[in-house]
Amino acid sequence: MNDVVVRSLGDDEFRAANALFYGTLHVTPPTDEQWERVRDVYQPGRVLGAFDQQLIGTARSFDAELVVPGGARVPLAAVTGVGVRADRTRRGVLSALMRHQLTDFADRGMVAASLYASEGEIYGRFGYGIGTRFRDCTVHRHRARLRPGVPSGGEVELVTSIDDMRRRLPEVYDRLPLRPGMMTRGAHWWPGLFSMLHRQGGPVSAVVHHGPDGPDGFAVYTVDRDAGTGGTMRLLDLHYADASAFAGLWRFLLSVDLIQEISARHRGLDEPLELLFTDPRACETKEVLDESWLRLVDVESALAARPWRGEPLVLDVTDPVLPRNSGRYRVGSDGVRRTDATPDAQLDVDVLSMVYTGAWRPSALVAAGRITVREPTTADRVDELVLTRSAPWCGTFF
Ligand SMILES: CC(=O)SCCNC(=O)CCNC(=O)[C@H](O)C(C)(C)COP(=O)(O)OP(=O)(O)OC[C@H]1O[C@@H](n2cnc3c(N)ncnc32)[C@H](O)[C@@H]1OP(=O)(O)O
Repeated sequence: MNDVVVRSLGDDEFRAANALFYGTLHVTPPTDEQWERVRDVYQPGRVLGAFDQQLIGTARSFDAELVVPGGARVPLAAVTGVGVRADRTRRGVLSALMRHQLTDFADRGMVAASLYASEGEIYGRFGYGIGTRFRDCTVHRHRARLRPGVPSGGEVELVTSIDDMRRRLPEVYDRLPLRPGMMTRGAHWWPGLFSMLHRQGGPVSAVVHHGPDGPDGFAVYTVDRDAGTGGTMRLLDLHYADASAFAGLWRFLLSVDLIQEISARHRGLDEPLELLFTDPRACETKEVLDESWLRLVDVESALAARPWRGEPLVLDVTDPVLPRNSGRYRVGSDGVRRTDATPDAQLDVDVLSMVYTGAWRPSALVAAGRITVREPTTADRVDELVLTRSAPWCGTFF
């Protein structure tokens, strides 16, 4: 693609990039009023445009931190707003944007990048692998009786104005202990949520949960009313510090009148929702899907940021887009370093991301032909190496 130029856009070009992106999603772009609410999601210096005679493609990112297994936080570039005009697709425009963006991330010292993919075939070629997965479930409210022994939780406080949510929810989120796979939410993320809440067209409610040490969880929901059978509560966001806040929030949600079922989307795979109920089938899993796609931008720093278990192994990593990552890494409980030793396992950088978070067992990736091992027994050793306590979950859509 010799005739396409990729460059960083100025603030006065953000709206055109936004309109182009919405067009690629077949969505009406924001009105002037809506744009005022959402413009701050565009972080200056992080918006790319691809041009031939005019703007034909865009991709943006914003800065955050990713929590990795073990609890450390690493610099994360959260990628979104990716689109190429329908009359310019399949000519390498996205590829040019991705190469430019990843090189920029590496130059700026980002350790990882992540995104939510519109389709599953797009991003693997650029080194992104499925880093977290979610499930969508429906809770049948009248069957969902809490078991004796479920924590009683604390007090809940209803917040019904979006302006109040704007003040309260970021404060609560910042207090929560984040689990592996989660990310921080900064000034370039929250406006996207509140803009979406404004666009709901009906009432939006939030509840803040108060535990012994203050606010320790929140939930945001809307209700689709159906006068005949009772409405459907749509849970848009729910985060909590501990089991008591989790149970307290669900105790409240189940107590709301005129609701038949609660649709809880994008929840972590090992969140023990059905275990709260006398009838575990009161919680019905509808779908399990890829959530965030992770890209290790600085492989050595990423590997060093999380703990590993057991005997060291040598991983031979291939990264065609950021070749400085390609090479062999000795990884074990005693640390991480580059090496020339014979590799125990060979894998591409997208597969390394899938293993890194604990979202996938390496032996499953060996079985699928995505990891090549020196000996059959190595697969079990790689499983032991990456073992994590919980399934990673992002829980922050962008
Ligand atoms: C993080 C986010 O923002 S997710 C939102 C992504 N945006 C959208 O889904 C909006 C609609 N789609 C689009 O705008 C475009 O089709 C894009 C951005 C997905 C792809 O842009 P393009 O410029 O067509 O991609 P490009 O030509 O660089 O393709 C690179 C390779 O990926 C493949 N590819 C690109 N898009 C797709 C797709 N949707 N499905 C399957 N393969 C794809 C191409 O065939 C090509 O393969 P090749 O290297 O083997 O020839």
